[in-house]
Amino acid sequence: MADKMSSLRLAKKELRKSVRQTISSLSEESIKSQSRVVTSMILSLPEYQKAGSLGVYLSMPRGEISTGAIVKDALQLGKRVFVPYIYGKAVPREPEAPRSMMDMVSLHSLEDYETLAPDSWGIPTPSEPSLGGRNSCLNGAGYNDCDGKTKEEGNIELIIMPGMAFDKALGRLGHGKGYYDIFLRQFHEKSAPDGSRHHLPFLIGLALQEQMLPNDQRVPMDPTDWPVDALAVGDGSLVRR
Ligand SMILES: Nc1nc2c(c(=O)[nH]1)N(C=O)[C@@H](CNc1ccc(C(=O)N[C@@H](CCC(=O)O)C(=O)O)cc1)CN2
Ligand SMILES: Nc1ncnc2c1ncn2[C@@H]1O[C@H](COP(=O)(O)OP(=O)(O)OP(=O)(O)O)[C@@H](O)[C@H]1O
Repeated sequence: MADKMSSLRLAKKELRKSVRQTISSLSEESIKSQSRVVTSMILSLPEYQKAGSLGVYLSMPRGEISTGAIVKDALQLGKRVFVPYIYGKAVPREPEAPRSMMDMVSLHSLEDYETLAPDSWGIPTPSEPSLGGRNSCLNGAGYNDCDGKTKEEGNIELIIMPGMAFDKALGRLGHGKGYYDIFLRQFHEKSAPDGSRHHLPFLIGLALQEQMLPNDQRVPMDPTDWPVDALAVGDGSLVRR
């Protein structure tokens, strides 16, 4: 079992490394044009059109499909928009204590979105003092540096997810921190104690063409990994369940 786990971990690490290398040589123009293609696919998806509330990642300056136009569209349409927030980064901890975790917090407006400052990865992120005026999905999962700051609010219907690599069977590989996997588990436990997937939001991954594995290859997946329900790819293809 231990061997199996570590070989899986190694396989994920290798795959991240090779995809990272491929996308590091992509031109800004290619990322921009792939992002335009993916944006128009998302805006015409029924699951997006009918969602009153959604969670969406705010893209890094490089190496990902950019989500700016989706965020703006959603805010303009009056949808409730939630974005990732990482809690617990600065909390001093024991080696075995829980590490940082992700929640999703609400944006108020276009202006709010446009004035977010980038974090150390270049990801636009709500400031800590602004959390008190925001709603969240999990109330920071009870994390001590946020407890009571955000107000927990109902459901999100759709989550637009980043990833390092994806496959045609809707497998997804993240950056290796488990942020999304753990967030989804917590969300699932909260909304569906009976174990059904019924109450989970619809999960859509956004992929640059170069993040899609060839047809016959699969992302190494373990039981804590969540496949997505649909994948919008920069070459204009949509893969869905
Ligand atoms: N735009 C965006 N927002 C996001 C994520 C993401 O992948 N993309 N996340 C998804 O979890 C969470 C943040 N997690 C992240 C974890 C690692 C790295 C990162 O770049 N890590 C390495 C680089 C190695 C690598 O590419 O894996 C580093 O720190 O240098 C970025 C975001 C929440 N918000
Ligand atoms: N549901 C979970 N509960 C506890 N730990 C988890 C869970 N899911 C993942 N982890 C842990 O998180 C770490 C990273 O996992 P993994 O490599 O699958 O992340 P990833 O899929 O790349 O990241 P992400 O979920 O952020 O996209 C691993 O150490 C894993 O054991």
